Amino acid sequence: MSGDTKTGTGTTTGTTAGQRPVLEAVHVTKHFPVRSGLPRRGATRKVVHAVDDVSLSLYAGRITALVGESGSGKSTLARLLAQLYPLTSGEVRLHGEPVRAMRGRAFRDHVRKVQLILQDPFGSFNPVATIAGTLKRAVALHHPGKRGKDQAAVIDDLMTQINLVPPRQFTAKYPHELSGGQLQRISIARALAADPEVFLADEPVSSLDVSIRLGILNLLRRLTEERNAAMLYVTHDIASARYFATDTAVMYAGQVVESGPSEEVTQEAAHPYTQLLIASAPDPSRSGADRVRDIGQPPSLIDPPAGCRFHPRCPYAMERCATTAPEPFPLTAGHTVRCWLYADDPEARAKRAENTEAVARPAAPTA
Ligand SMILES: Nc1ncnc2c1ncn2[C@@H]1O[C@H](COP(=O)(O)OP(=O)(O)OP(=O)(O)O)[C@@H](O)[C@H]1O
Repeated sequence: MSGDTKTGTGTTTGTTAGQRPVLEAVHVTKHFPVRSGLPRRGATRKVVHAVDDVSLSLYAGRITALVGESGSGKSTLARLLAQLYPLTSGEVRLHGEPVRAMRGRAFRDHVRKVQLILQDPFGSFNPVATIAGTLKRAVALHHPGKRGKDQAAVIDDLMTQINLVPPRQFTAKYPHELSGGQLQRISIARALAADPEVFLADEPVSSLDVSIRLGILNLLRRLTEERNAAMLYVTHDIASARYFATDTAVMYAGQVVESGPSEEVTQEAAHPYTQLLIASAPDPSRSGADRVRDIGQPPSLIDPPAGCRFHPRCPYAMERCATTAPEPFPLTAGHTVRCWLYADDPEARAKRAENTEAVARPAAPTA
């Protein structure tokens, strides 16, 4: 999540230096109109600020986790990257070229290269079609020259890649005859039929049994590496981001508040919101971050707070946090944070020391 292009918090990292992003969101904003009652003459139409001025880059062979609470705008950003919604402002770029088409050949080309994998595999299959029927449609769409035996060979190959063998044992079935994990593997196979350059995986394991999540994540990682594809991994679970993703971006109330190498973002979280997410994640090995207090709820995205959107919940908020949105502060190569604690002045330094002390303090022993 970095490189020559600005990221959500914007900077350059050594690991992607010189590498061009495959897919980028550049200052992307999406506001949804709020439909309530009859429009009144002269009234300004309200909007949901789902995504506000977010920049994010995805690189070949790298997995980028997009982490945040429910409603923070993660799925909307994934859908904007997939061109499923028109942008309010900003730009989506594929290999540096702006993508504008929402229909026609350019749109089909984008959809082929950028494949979305959704949370609920049951909802994304036609219940009255066999798996073979569903995969045939995908193969016919993306490999129109393949018919008969050649088409069947492509389907067998896709099933082998997702480790559902022997293929015919699964392809003859209907969606309801398969488990959630098997169906999620088949939705990955359907995405693979397009031979994509980017996977946008929106909570790909959160609807699945905990015992099978790791297998699906490992499959996604292997496919990303083998194909040198880029992947966006949308999740609530910051612990899985550390395990699974090279880079992590943390979203709060429609904005990216911290981004960088996953190891740093999760082990040396700088933003009080990231620290809060880590403190709320179940992890028996963690100690210090448990000291971060949660003092509220996410704000309304119809009327988001001025300044830093996290300030009403932040135990370290200063006066400026309520009035002025922080710019990105670079911490290390590729690790940046949008938080006034990282300004270079006495008040910010004192508050930062308070935060560092709270995070480092060992957790109270549990009875
Ligand atoms: N089509 C839409 N029309 C109006 N508002 C929408 C639409 N899609 C999303 N929103 C609103 O935009 C905000 C961000 O939603 P989004 O689904 O992107 O968040 P999220 O972080 O993915 O949440 P979750 O993890 O629960 O899926 C929410 O307030 C949501 O209600």
